[in-house]
Amino acid sequence: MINPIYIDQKEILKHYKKPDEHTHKGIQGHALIIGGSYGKIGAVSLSSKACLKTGCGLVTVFIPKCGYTILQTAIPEVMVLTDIQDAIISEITFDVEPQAIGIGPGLGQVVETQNALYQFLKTNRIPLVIDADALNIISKNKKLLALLQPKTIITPHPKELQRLIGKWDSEDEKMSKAVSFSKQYQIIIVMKGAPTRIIDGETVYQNTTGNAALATAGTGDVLTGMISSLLAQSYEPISSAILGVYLHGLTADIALPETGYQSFIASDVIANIGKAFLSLES
Ligand SMILES: NC(=O)C1=CN([C@@H]2O[C@H](COP(=O)(O)OP(=O)(O)OC[C@H]3O[C@@H](n4cnc5c(N)ncnc54)[C@H](O)[C@@H]3O)[C@@H](O)[C@H]2O)[C@@H](O)CC1
Ligand SMILES: Nc1ncnc2c1ncn2[C@@H]1O[C@H](COP(=O)(O)OP(=O)(O)O)[C@@H](O)[C@H]1O
Ligand SMILES: [Mg+2]
Repeated sequence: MINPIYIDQKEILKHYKKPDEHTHKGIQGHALIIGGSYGKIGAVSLSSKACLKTGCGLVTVFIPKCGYTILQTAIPEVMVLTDIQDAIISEITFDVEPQAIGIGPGLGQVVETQNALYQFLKTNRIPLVIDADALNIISKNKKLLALLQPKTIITPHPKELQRLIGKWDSEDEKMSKAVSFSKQYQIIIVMKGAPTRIIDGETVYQNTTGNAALATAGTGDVLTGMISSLLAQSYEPISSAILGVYLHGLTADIALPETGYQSFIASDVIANIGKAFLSLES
């Protein structure tokens, strides 16, 4: 197996940029989170709130109409654009100019949404994080992989990874398949798990934060929002992935003494992002 670079505080400080005291929301980055379907608007709520709490100046979501009131009530700081359809996303159009897009949480995989993703990927040139059902749609339509721009970040959990690259018989085989896949499509793979590894061609990073408290619904959706936020703030794609994964894990390490493993939920990741950032300054 390729020797990984460990993502610890020392490595993180090579990537982390302190905020400029003269910054304002107009230059602090605008991220767009695209996702949601009937019954899974919560995934976009979590993702977009995490995105804001990771320092992005502006966050817009693009969701089916049924999520409009939910989103505006749950997170008044987030702006909302809606699809023409009520329960699913069928056509992705937006009149904002984000610096980064996160797509997939709660998206669903119906044919109309598959087509919408295809049309979107054909023309999109904005730095992109792809997660969850957007990855599952790509797995069902592998020709979509050719549409991805270099340095696109994908964030599969093990099952999503298997759908993309096929089964493996050992950790070594999984790694070599992931490295080949990353090289073939020039994409960054955030291989979520315990531990999470990040593959950028031949370079492998291994996270050192996080614990089993993260094994709960929505923590991956939160990670997508965090990485999209950093990407929108002009971090390089690889730095966005590294810093996002590290801070995400750190929130669980910080919260554990209070929540224990059992009562930690995805909202606790979001609630502890501030403390995770502060620990980089100490
Ligand atoms: N509140 C919400 O609205 C939520 C919406 N979600 C959305 O629901 C959709 C489906 O996502 P799911 O990930 O639940 O469904 P998937 O079918 O993609 O993945 C679930 C399968 O993957 C396996 N799996 C997951 N993590 C694994 C690991 N670490 N090791 C081995 N196997 C693992 C599970 O055992 C299960 O078989 C996505 O769009 C997702 O964003 C979920 O994120 C949950 C929360
Ligand atoms: N046992 C564990 N130890 C450390 N991290 C974990 C563990 N289980 C899950 N995680 C992390 O939690 C997140 C789960 O993401 P995902 O499966 O996509 O959740 P969801 O789709 O419900 O949002 C990933 O970042 C993963 O690395
Ligand atoms: Mg997920």
